[in-house]
Amino acid sequence: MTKKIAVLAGDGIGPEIVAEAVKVLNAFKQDGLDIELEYGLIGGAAYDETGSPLPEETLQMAKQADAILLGAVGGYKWESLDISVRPEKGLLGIRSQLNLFANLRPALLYPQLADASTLKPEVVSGLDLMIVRELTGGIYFGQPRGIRILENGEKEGYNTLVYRESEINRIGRVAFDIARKRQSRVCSVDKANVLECTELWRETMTALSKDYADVELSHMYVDNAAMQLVRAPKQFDVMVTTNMFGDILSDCASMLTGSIGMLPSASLDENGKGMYEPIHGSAPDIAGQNIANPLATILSAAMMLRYTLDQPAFADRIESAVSKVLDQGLRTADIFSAGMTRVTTAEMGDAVVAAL
Ligand SMILES: NC(=O)C1=CN([C@@H]2O[C@H](COP(=O)(O)OP(=O)(O)OC[C@H]3O[C@@H](n4cnc5c(N)ncnc54)[C@H](O)[C@@H]3O)[C@@H](O)[C@H]2O)C=CC1
Ligand SMILES: CC(C)CC(=O)C(=O)O
Ligand SMILES: [Mg+2]
Repeated sequence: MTKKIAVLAGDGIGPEIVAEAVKVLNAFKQDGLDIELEYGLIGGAAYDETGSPLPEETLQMAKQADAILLGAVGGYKWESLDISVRPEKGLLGIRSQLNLFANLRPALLYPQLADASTLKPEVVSGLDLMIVRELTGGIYFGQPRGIRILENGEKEGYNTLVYRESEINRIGRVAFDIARKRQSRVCSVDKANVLECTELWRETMTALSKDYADVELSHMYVDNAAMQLVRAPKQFDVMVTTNMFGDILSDCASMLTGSIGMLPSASLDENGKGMYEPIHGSAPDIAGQNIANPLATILSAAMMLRYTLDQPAFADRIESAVSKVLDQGLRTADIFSAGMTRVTTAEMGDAVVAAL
């Protein structure tokens, strides 16, 4: 049966990088991949057109689709808008409305990019870690929130960090289940020394680990985890953490692999339906220049084929093609080094299609 994919390109470099992932998906149609792409608006592009960063039409399209491919949202143009209608709210909205609570962010070093990593080759070679980030709770969603005027006339900004045991358990299970298919090690990252909410996170992960006696559980405070990621990242197999900590740690981990333009992600609900997007944002500083790295988005399409569309052979072909173009020495600006061939966003996409 034809699988419907909602394509939400968004803002900034979003349309440029999504176009390359779409080229790759369309190339598989001749080999029997039965997909139909539908296009919708999200983020600033949607706000400009409809007054909402997540129009009802887009939400319905996403709900009815089998999977969603997203570029990125946001940009300078919308920075002065009220926060309630900013492009980023469209992204948080779709994640929350579709219950996409499990964000998988693999950080994998392609050996061809060892010289692009910020770390020494011996520290980073063979790096393959999985960050499991809780995506629909935590401080990005907690109530109450806002900016209020105190009695003395001073303004006070406030947000709330909230997690229920059930939310911690369900993301914990995702992490433990993934670890079983890897090296059976989970590091839960929190700030349980000062935040009660993450004290509950730690207690709940520890209790859950009784169901996973074959998986080793360790705990680490987030400040140490950030340091350990850049000191000795290969000590980690699976890291599981809250929405905000996972957001920050995954950007940090991306540079170990050479560039934030290399890291894909899957955001899954309880039934495996998912939205697939690069971990980076809309990169307004390089938008419209045809220089952004499309590989994170192309690799997100591979994750979609593997996790939601149950087409692992096509996913393997994308991942091998990415490796092949790197073997050929093709590099976008962010991963360029001496002796390599510099290519544009579109040239990189074309090269991946040719290598499929
Ligand atoms: N998932 C999403 O849609 C996200 C949206 N954002 C939004 O994106 C906008 C820009 O945010 P920033 O903090 O600048 O983060 P960013 O991730 O967009 O960019 C950070 C830096 O990385 C570079 N970069 C990002 N992706 C790249 C790629 N594919 N190829 C080459 N270089 C790349 C950018 O040029 C920039 O120098 C903001 O409006 C922010 O809210 C930020 C993160 C995620
Ligand atoms: C709107 C932000 C929470 C997006 C982001 O930075 C991310 O999901 O990585
Ligand atoms: Mg982020």
